[in-house]
This record gives sequence, C-alpha cells and structure tokens, in this order.
Amino acid sequence: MSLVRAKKHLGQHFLTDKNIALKIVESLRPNEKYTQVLEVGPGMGILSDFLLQKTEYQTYLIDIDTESYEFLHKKYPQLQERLINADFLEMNFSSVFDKPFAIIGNFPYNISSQILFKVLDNRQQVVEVVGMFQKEVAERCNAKAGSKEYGILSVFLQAYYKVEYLFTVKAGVFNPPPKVLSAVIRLTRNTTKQLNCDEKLFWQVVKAGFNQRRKTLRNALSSLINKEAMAADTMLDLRAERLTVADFIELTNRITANR
Ligand SMILES: C[S@@+](CC[C@H](N)C(=O)[O-])C[C@H]1O[C@@H](n2cnc3c(N)ncnc32)[C@H](O)[C@@H]1O
Repeated sequence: MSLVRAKKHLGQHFLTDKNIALKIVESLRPNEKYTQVLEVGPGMGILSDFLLQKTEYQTYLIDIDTESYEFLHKKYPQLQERLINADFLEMNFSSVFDKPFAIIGNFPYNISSQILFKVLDNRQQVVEVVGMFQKEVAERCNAKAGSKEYGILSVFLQAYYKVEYLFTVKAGVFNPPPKVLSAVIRLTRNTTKQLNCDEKLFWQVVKAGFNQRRKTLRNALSSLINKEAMAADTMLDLRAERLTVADFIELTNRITANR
C-alpha cells in the first residue's frame, strides 16, 4: 500500500511513534460514559490501529483527505460507513451519534480553535476529548486567570470541562516534523452540564470582556450592563484576564440582577 503524501494545507504531520500513539489512545476513559469514539483526522491510522482493537467502544473515523480515506478504506475494509470522508467542521453529529460520545485525534493544527469551538457547541453530546494540539494551544486551554495565555477559549472550556495537560510531544516524532512542539490534553465534561447563570449572557460577557482585554470590564461591557445600578461593583474595575470562571458566572448573575 503506497503511503499518503503529506499535504501542508491539511495540517498533515504523521505521527511515527507507536508508543506515543498508544499512550494517547490509553488516555481515553470510557468507563460507562460512552460507547462510541470519533477519531478526527486518522491520516494513515496510527491511532486507529489501537482504537480499533478496543472492545469497550466502537470507533468512527473522519478525514477530509480523499487520499487518506482511500488508504484507510483498503486498510480497514470492515469499517464501511464508520469510515467517513468529510470535513469534521461540517459534520452533523446527530446524524451519526444518538448517545454521548468521545472525540480523539492528532488534530490538524490549522483548525485547532475551530475544532474546540465545535466541541463547545456540541457539549451536550461530547463527553470527553483526548487530543494533540500545538503546545501553545494546549496551554491556552489549560491557562489560569491572570496568566498571559488565559482567554476566551480557556474560560469556555474550563466552564464546561475539566481540562488536563497530559504530556508534551517533540516535533521529531512526526513526518514531516512541525515547526512547533505539540501536547496532548484531555477534556472531561462536567457532570452538571448547565452553568448556574444565564448562559447566553455569560458567553456575551466573556467574549466582550476579552475582545477588549486592555479595558476594565466596566468599559468593555458597557453595552451589556446597567451602569448606574452597578456603579459600586468593584469586579467591573478589573480586566477580563483577572476573573476565574466562577467570577464570570458571578458577574453574569450580578448583571442579570441589576438589569
Ligand atoms: C496531524 S495529521 C494526523 C494524522 C494521523 N492521525 C497521525 O497521527 O499520523 C491531521 C489529519 O487531519 C486531517 N484533516 C485536516 N483537516 C480536516 C478536517 N477539516 N476534517 C477532518 N480531517 C481533517 C488531515 O487530512 C490529516 O490526516
């Protein structure tokens, strides 16, 4: 079987180290939480080889690259409709999964944020994610309030998931090697799926706060708050980067109460 040619525009850097592949697959923790796993960007199947040996869950593969798809179709003829040739970002999860499921992948780095926002949009169904990102993105997911990496993605992910930075991966274990270090993270969805506040407003507050992160929240959120009623609220004198997830929930509730 001839190998798949690495295409830069699809973020194709193929992992060559089977021990790391196994370590990534073993980071999934199905227990009784899910019985279906979706691998994003299987490429030539270094993770899929291990995923498909598992009996605790059924594995689905989705790759946008037709050459990868044809390669995998020959390699795993038994998969049939569980091997999908399509864009993950366009995928309608409900047409394939009717129960909570997990996502795994050595993700294409050019669409990292879009993958994570798709997970967030589908948080009712996506109960766990194990994935490789460029190290900087992995650090942003896990960043704490006050650090320079802390931003919109950190707050939203940490609001709904427990985020764990599992391990760093050197560039030399990929072919071709990327220019950056990589890291594997795990997201485990919180048992309470809803936040204790008006979630639509919470999203607006976080986005508006970080979109003008140099301003105090009083200024950055001026279109969302009742300025007079909240004149004495000292949380608004801070910048978004100082607020923990719990603070953002508290602030959202104060804005609601003062409208
Ligand atoms: C970093 S490579 C990883 C390949 C393989 N899993 C490995 O570890 O060697 C990323 C993979 O994602 C695929 N990909 C890129 N964009 C995609 C998208 N929008 N939807 C699905 N797959 C995508 C690429 O074709 C490639 O196979």
